[in-house]
Amino acid sequence: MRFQRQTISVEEAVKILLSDLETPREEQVGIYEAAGRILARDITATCDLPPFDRSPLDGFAVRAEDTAGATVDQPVSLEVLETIAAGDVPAKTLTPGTASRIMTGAMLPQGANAVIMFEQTEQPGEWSRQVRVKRSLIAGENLSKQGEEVPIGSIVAKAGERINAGTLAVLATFGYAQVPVVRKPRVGLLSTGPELLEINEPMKPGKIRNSNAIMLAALIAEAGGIPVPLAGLPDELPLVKRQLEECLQDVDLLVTSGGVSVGDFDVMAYLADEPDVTLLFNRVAMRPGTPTTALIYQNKRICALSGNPGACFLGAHLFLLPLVRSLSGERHSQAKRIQAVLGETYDKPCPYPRFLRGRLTEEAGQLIFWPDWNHKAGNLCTMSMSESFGIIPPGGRGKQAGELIEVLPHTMPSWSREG
Ligand SMILES: Nc1nc2c(c(=O)[nH]1)N[C@H]1C(S)=C(S)[C@@H](COP(=O)(O)OP(=O)(O)OC[C@H]3O[C@@H](n4cnc5c(N)ncnc54)[C@H](O)[C@@H]3O)O[C@H]1N2
Ligand code: MOO
Ligand SMILES: [Mg+2]
Repeated sequence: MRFQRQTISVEEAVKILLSDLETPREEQVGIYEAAGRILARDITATCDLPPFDRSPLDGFAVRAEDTAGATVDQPVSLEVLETIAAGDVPAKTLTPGTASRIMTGAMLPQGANAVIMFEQTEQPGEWSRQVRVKRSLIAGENLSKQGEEVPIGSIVAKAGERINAGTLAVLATFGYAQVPVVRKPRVGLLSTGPELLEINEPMKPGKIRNSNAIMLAALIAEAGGIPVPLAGLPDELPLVKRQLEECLQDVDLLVTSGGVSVGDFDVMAYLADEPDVTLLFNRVAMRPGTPTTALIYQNKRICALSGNPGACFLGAHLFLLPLVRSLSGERHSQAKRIQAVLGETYDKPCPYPRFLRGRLTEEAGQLIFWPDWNHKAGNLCTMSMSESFGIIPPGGRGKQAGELIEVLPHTMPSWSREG
């Protein structure tokens, strides 16, 4: 199977990888630790919102019928019963001819059915018990009614949503000091290849430093997983299997980089031939990263990405991150493709869709995709500038500048901010 591989599309590969996943487990965290986590359950309103009829203005709570005929020239005089601050419970019930001074957010007194703002009234003196209303009101004017925003029992946030600042405000409003979230998946991280040096090691002939591991760890954490760095794999298959068995016990999913092609030491490719390993796929119609592989071993998924840094980066976005997001309980795990105009011609033919790293700009309402100057699979320095993948369709002669292409944004575009 190492040499005879069946090629499947990116879409098919993602579907296979994400099918029949275990239901994510739930845990409770304090609300101050909940930002960015995924809600494990629907959240319901534990009270009406607003919880009581209240004033949206600083002014006077009145009975609308008492203000009939009031104008600037002929104001209606009402007796002021009390002052109600936000947080107070009103002591007096309005009777005909009376009003209460009321502040924004304060509970409406019994008998009131409208509020008039200070600017539309006058008081003969600062401490006067009289107010002159200069406009007539209709019943219900300027009131926030109990439950008008959300009645008790309504669903206010859904399972599978990522908790953002707005969600936290909702949770706080309804008293959720503890929040039910999905347990973060632990993602084991393994690099293959005896050429790899640690980041702090000096360069040696024939060797390179491991750049994929830290890049993958950052992406895993961003997608809501816990990266668990593991020791590199040995060369011999029985030893590899024994090490994997140990590693897999402690993680929900394993990602490896390198060793998926047809080289003599491409150990992940050999693994696919083992009888107790289920091969999900080992050749995807895409460039870079054609030999990207996925396996199931010991009931756990192994996402075996290509070692080439660019292919590893792309494979992580296309396969690993949707998997991590799904295991994190996120409902929408895949990035959405959008359309943009290609900024400069790319005319290299390719039998498979080619994913170019690059950026989107916006000019006069039109999105334009600009490929990075260097996006070969083995090149890594322009990865830091990549915010989107522009997809050049297979066959033909690539695409000319000005033609529409599909784009897969993966990072907040820098043009969306100014200053
Ligand atoms: N005869 C063929 N050879 C190759 C084919 C092919 O179809 N036939 N495919 C090529 C393609 S396409 C790719 S992509 C690579 C895939 O290689 P592997 O996934 O097996 O990865 P390695 O061989 O381990 O390494 C490839 C490359 O990347 C460097 N590397 C590996 N790990 C890291 C790391 N953690 N950090 C930074 N760089 C890393 C490694 O040194 C190699 O240069 O196979 C082609 N060959
Ligand atoms: O599939 Mo490979 O195109 O060199 O990354
Ligand atoms: Mg290889």
